[in-house]
Amino acid sequence: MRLHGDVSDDEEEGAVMDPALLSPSSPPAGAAAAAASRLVVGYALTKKKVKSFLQPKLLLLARKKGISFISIDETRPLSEQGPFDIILHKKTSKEWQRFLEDYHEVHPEVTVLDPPNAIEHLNNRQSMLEEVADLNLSSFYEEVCTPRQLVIMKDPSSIPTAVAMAGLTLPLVAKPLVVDGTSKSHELSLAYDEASLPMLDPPLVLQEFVNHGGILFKVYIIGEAIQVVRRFSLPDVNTYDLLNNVGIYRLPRVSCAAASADHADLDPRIAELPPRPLLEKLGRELRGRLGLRLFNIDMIRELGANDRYYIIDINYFPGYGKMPGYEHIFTDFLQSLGQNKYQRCLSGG
Ligand SMILES: Nc1ncnc2c1ncn2[C@@H]1O[C@H](COP(=O)(O)OP(=O)(O)OP(=O)(O)O)[C@@H](O)[C@H]1O
Ligand SMILES: O=P(O)(O)O[C@H]1[C@H](O)[C@@H](O)[C@H](OP(=O)(O)O)[C@@H](OP(=O)(O)O)[C@H]1O
Ligand SMILES: [Mg+2]
Ligand SMILES: [Mg+2]
Repeated sequence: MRLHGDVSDDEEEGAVMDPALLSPSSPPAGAAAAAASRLVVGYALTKKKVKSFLQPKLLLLARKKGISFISIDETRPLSEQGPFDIILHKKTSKEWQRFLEDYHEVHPEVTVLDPPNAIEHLNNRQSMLEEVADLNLSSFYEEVCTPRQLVIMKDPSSIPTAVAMAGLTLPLVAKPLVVDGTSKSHELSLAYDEASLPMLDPPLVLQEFVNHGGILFKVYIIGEAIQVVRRFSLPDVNTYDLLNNVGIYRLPRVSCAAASADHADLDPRIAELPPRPLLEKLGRELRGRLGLRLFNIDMIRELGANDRYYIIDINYFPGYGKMPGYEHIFTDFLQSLGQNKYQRCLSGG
């Protein structure tokens, strides 16, 4: 929590915002306490992310709560900017990581959301699910696991043998190994038969397809807050499909925000959300193990095995702009970080 004077908000090029929301504001009369509790959040995000995340409704609420967002200029030393209470970022370059880590060593009082080395874990589809595989969340009631998967680094001609040796069952979802925020890293395909596997383009992860009634649960985590939505997903694959389809099918961006299934008329057994206690335990465990506070989890429930959940994807700083009520949850979260810091300061910790 900063005790310096007013800091103006800033706008990133290309973002669609009401300039009134970004101009310097003077605190309303009698709001001395609020002025003292201003929170300065520096952000280093792609233009696309700025547009989807820093929406006017978020900026308006943030301003009311004394939170300012300032765009970080990555070409200038961080210590010459701000000063910041919190740095929010989603950039994958090694230079940025080093830049931020060096700054944080000198300014440990600044909260970095989140540590670059922890985020790195989610930039690879093998390491992202490792922590889940180690979790022991299965109980008498539910089971939480990950689909069986195999990493192929190179040599597409070796894929059929590797798949057979690993005992993976077709169809397989082929996903680029590295997730770096580019649209290429979201180019997935479905492989129906062994003979077509050499047509795939490593490095990739081959994941067993799990039938789940065509509905996916997107579980958003913001600190301790959890929000879950339903999205349409890939349809189930039956034996007929398997026998009659050959080749590799490029998948469109399934389960994107436009595929919301929250208001769809669904079979209640498929639509039923994962139990809240399970999501809370999962969120808590993953937050701790991954060392992250901002991420989402893609979960599916196996068709015919009502209580077996598969985690198929985890995303760092996902599209929160499409999460209902994100502006309240996110600003509350930022304020709670500020308050914790303020209390630590008061107690000399
Ligand atoms: N193993 C699987 N079994 C069944 N469906 C799957 C599986 N893996 C992925 N899918 C489907 O494909 C979609 C995209 O897969 P995934 O979430 O791994 O890709 P992504 O590009 O990382 O997505 P995001 O936009 O969430 O980052 C999922 O939302 C789900 O609908
Ligand atoms: O909003 P949903 O449908 O959940 O999909 C998100 C993806 O899961 C994220 O991976 C996207 O962020 P990146 O493009 O930075 O990876 C994210 O991009 P965005 O935040 O720019 O909208 C979304 O595409
Ligand atoms: Mg996903
Ligand atoms: Mg993903």
